[in-house]
Amino acid sequence: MDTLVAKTGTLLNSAADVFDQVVSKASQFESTLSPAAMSVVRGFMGNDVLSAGFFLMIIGSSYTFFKDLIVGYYQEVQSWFYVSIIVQEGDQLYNWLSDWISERPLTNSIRHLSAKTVWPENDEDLDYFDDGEEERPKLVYAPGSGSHVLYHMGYKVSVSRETPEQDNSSDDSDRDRSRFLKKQSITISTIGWDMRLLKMIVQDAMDKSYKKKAGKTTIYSTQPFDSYWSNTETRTPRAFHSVILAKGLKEELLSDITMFRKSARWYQDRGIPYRRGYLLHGPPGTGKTSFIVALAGHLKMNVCIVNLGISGFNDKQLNQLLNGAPRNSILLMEDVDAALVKRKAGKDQEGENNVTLSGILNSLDGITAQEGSVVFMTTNHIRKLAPALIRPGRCDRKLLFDYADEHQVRGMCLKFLLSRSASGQLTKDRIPNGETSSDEVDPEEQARMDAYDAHVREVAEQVCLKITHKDAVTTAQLQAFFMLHRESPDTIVDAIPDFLKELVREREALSTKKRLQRQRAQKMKAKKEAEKKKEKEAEIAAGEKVGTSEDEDDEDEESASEFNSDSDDNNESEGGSASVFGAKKINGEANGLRTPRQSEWSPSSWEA
Ligand SMILES: Nc1ncnc2c1ncn2[C@@H]1O[C@H](COP(=O)(O)OP(=O)(O)OP(=O)(O)O)[C@@H](O)[C@H]1O
Repeated sequence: MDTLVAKTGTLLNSAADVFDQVVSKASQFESTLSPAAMSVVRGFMGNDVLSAGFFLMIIGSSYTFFKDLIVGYYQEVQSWFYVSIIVQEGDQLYNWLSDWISERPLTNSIRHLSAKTVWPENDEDLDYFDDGEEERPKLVYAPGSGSHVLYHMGYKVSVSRETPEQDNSSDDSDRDRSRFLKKQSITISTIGWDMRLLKMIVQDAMDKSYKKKAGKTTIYSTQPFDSYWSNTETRTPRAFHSVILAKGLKEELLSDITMFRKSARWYQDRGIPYRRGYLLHGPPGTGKTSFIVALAGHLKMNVCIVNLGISGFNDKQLNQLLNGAPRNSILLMEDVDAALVKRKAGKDQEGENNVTLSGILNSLDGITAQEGSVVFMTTNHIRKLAPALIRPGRCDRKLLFDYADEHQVRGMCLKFLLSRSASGQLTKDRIPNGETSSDEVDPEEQARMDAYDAHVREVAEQVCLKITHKDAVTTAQLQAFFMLHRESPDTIVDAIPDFLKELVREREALSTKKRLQRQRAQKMKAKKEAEKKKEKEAEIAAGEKVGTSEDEDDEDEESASEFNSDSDDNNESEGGSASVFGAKKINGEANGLRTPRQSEWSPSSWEA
C-alpha cells in the first residue's frame, strides 16, 4: 500500500511541476515573440477548428496517461495476491517445464493450443526395419501462447506462455537475428503468497525429465542464430555393436576416451587443460556420426551437435554454445571444413553470419565451462582444414573412417542377415510369426535358425571375396545393399557385380560433375585475372599511381587457397597417410590390409 501511495504522490507532484513549467514557459515565450508571431498565435487561438483539435489532443494524451496509470496500479495490486516463477527459453528448465505442461490434462478453458508430432520410442536397434503399415507420430497438444489455467494436486495454476512478436522484416537475416535476441518464456503462477507449490512443480518437471532420460541418449542441437541448445531429442542409445568400423578402431577409441575420463587429476597435476579433441575424417557414409552417437550411448553421455556448414552462426554464438553445453556431453562439430569454405565465399559477411577460423579456435580453447570436455570434429576433407585447427591440444587424435575393409564387409553382411544380432537378440523379422521372444523359441526352430546362420556365415565369406577395400564402398552403401537382400541371402552373391557397377557409374557421374565445376571455376578465375591485368595496364597507360589494394591482395590469397584446396582434395589420400596417425595403423598395417591407394581414396569419387 505504501508503494501505491508513494507512486501516486510522485505522479501528482510531477504533473504539478510540469504544469507550473508550462505556464512559466508560456509567459516567457510570449515575451520573446515578435508582434508578428504573436498575431499568428492569437489567430490560432481564435480559430475554432484548431482549438478543438488541440483540445482533442489534450484529451487523448490524458486518456493514455490515466489508462497506463490504472493498468499499472491494477497489475501492482494483482501481484500482491499471487506468486510466480518465470523460465526463459535457453535454460534446460524451459524444455522440462514445456514437457511437464504438455503432460497435464487440458482443461476446457484452454482455447488456444499448440500441437506437435512426437515419434514413439523405438526400443529396437534402429537399423532393423519393421514391415507393415507405415508408423505414424503421436499428436501432442499443449497450451499455446497466452494465459491458461491448469490444475496440479487440486490447486489452480496459471500458465502463461509468452512468444516474442514475430519480426515481419523481409530480410531473412534480420528475422533470424530478432529471433536470437527475443526468447520465449513460460510463467507459472498461483494465488497466494506461498511459493512451495510452484517450486514443487519445477522440481517435478526436472525429476520427470531425468527419469525419462535415464538409460537414454539425449541429443542436443541448435538452430541458426540461437546461442543455446534449443532442440532436445531423447532416444534409446544406438547399440555400440551396431556400428562396424575397421578392426580395433572402435575399441581403441573407446579405451582412449575411457582413459581420458579417468585422468582429471593427471591433467591437473601437469597443468594441461583437461579436454580431448578428436577429428574423424573420411568419405561420407562411413559411420562418423553414427559412431559418436553410439559411443555417447555406451558411455552414458549426451551429444551436443552443431553443424558449422549451416550459416547463421557467428563466433560469439559458437562460443556461447560450446560453453553452455549440458554437463556430461560429447561436443560434436560437424563439417568443420564447410564453415571455412563458406567464410571464403561470403567474405563481407565474415563474423556476422558465419564463424571464422579464429572464432572456432577461440571457442575450442575457451571451453572452460565443462571440465573434461570431449570434442569431436568431423570432416570429409581433412586437407581443407587449417593446421592450427587440427594441431594437438585442439585435436589430439585424427582418425580416418575409410571405405569398408574386409572386417566391415563381413560385419555389415552378418548384421543384416543373421537371425541373431551381435547382442544375441533375435532380430524381429527372423522370429517365427514375429511374436515370440528368444526364450520361447522351440528346439526345432532353434536348429533351423542355427543352420540358417551357418549358411549366412558362408555367404558372408563369399561376399568378402567379391567386395574388397579397393572397390571403395562405404558402409552406408553396404547397409543399403544388405537391407535390400536381407530376406534372400542366396541371391546376394550374384547381385554383387551389378551393385559394384552401379557404384562405379555413380562415381563417374559425380567426378564428371566435379570436373566440370572445376573447369568452370578455373575459366572464371582466368577471366577475372585477364580483366584485372587489363585494368592495371590501362592504369599504367594513364600514368596513374599503380598499387594493389589490401583487398585485392586478400582476394588473390583467397582464390589461390580455394584453388589449392581443390587440388588438396585430389591428394587427400596422401594427406590421409600424414594425418591418420593411429587409425592408419588400425586400417592398414595392423589389419594386414594395405593402405588405400590414391585412386581408391580419391575424394573426387564422393564429392558432389
Ligand atoms: N560403420 C558403420 N556401421 C554401421 N552403420 C553405418 C556405418 N557407416 C554408415 N552407417 C550407416 O549409414 C548411415 C550414414 O552414416 P553416418 O551419417 O554415420 O555417416 P557419416 O560418415 O557421418 O557421413 P557424413 O560424413 O556424410 O556425415 C547411417 O544410417 C548408418 O547407420
